Amino acid sequence: METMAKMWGQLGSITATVMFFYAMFDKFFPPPLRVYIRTYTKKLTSLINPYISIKFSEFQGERMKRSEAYTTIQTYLSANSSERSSRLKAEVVKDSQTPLVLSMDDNEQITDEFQGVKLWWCAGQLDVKHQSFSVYPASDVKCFYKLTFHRRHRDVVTRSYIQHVLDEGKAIATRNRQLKLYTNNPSSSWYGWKRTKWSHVVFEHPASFDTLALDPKMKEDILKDLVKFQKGKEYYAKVGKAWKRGYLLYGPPGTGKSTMIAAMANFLNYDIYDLELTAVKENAELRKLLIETSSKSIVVIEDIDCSLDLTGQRKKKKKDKEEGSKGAVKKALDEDEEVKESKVTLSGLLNVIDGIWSACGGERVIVFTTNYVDKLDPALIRRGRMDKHIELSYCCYEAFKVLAWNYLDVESHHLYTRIEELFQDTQMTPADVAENLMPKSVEEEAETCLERLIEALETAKLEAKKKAEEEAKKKAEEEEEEAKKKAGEEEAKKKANEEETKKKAEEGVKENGELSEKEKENK
Ligand SMILES: Nc1ncnc2c1ncn2[C@@H]1O[C@H](COP(=O)(O)OP(=O)(O)OP(=O)(O)O)[C@@H](O)[C@H]1O
Ligand SMILES: [Mg+2]
Repeated sequence: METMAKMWGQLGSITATVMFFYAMFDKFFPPPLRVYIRTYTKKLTSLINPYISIKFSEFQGERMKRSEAYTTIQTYLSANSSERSSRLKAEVVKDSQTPLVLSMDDNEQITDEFQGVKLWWCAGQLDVKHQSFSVYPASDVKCFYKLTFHRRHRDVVTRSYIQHVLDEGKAIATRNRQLKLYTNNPSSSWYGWKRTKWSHVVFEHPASFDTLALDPKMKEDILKDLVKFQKGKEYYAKVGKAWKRGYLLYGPPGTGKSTMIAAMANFLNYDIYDLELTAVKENAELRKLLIETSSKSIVVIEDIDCSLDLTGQRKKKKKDKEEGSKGAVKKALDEDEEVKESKVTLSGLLNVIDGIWSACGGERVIVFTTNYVDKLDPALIRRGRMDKHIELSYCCYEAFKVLAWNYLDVESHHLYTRIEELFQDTQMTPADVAENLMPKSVEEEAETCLERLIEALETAKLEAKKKAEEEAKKKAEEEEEEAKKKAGEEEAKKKANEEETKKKAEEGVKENGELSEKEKENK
């Protein structure tokens, strides 16, 4: 079959030569006759050649833009050809996990199969001579891929196969790409030569759901939710909902909110857009920033309570400023000035979220984090905006076991029983547990680290007990004070009442005396 395809390929080249020959004859034949000859030549060759070819060129359009289809096909063929092809070429591909990507060499051919249909891909090059000057520099060599198949499979190829190649190619590119962490630039640097709203670095956080210390049930629930979202394109389309999902992560500092965002990005293979709201001057800027985020991304707003004037945090800053030293005052003043400049409002943020949710392409996750969930405006975190609320709290025994495995490679130990007991009534954040478990030198044994943790847990337990006792004592004192105050008030009230009654009684006696005097006079 391959030989046949080659044969027909050669026949195609002969046909091209014949066509060229006829073109030369353009000079000798009058136009009506030329059209007639060309039409019948094409019909004749297609009668003989049962194979159809489709060419995908590397560059397209007047500006010679690199064709997206060509790049996607290249990715698809790279994944499928490196094992099957004997002649390969290596290329450095930007933003790919593997710096060297192997693809089929020029004039090399590979066979592909789809729904029982056999197809041939061939890579080729064309030398192009530029006769005119262009402002868009273009290479003299134009690469292309040629797809050949039997004409009886035309429908399968044009309706399904090409789409399959493009989808697969995109999926492979997504799997292989390097994740990026974006941060928003202040609007003063949006214009001019650089013109970027977001700056990025390669995202290489090692966090994963395996290393995240969480209650196993909770972890499973979150993973299921993420998978459902990622595979939910059809579902979201069916229910008429934009393909977006909002998560609210809340809990005390050091409980793994930021770590979970990194784990989410690695799990979903999404880029992260870390949105610093205090650097955004107004709602319109916020909208522009969010519109520029790509799909397959997580937009993160950390410490949402401190980013907006929702909770009085700004007032706190002002207070700090008043209390601080001279240098600190200047810094706080500057900061305050910046915050004052930001006119992003809650309603603006809500509008942008809802607008962006429904207006631009899907597959976006938005994550808010906060230490104080109670302080947030219910409008901001209602379901539909923040679909899933995840509480990250103090470390439990199950979470400790994950951390011990991560940090010490220990699955079980005789000290675990004591640690389990301590975790039942002691609160310690995973960050503190991790810090205690981390060996302080290369020689330090796992047992020493576990003992350090036990000591820290016991201290924390004692401190918590002491604190609880102090609070109870304080509360009792306050209650006693209150009771005394109440008793004093009641005593004073009672006294006042008694005096009132006495006064009234005296006035009554006096009135009676006056009355009897008058009666006497009348008589
Ligand atoms: N659940 C966890 N699993 C694994 N490591 C954790 C977890 N929680 C905290 N850590 C460790 O503690 C460090 C601090 O955690 P992280 O920054 O995620 O906390 P956070 O909740 O975002 O805190 P903050 O509210 O102050 O931003 C991390 O570098 C990580 O190593
Ligand atoms: Mg954090």
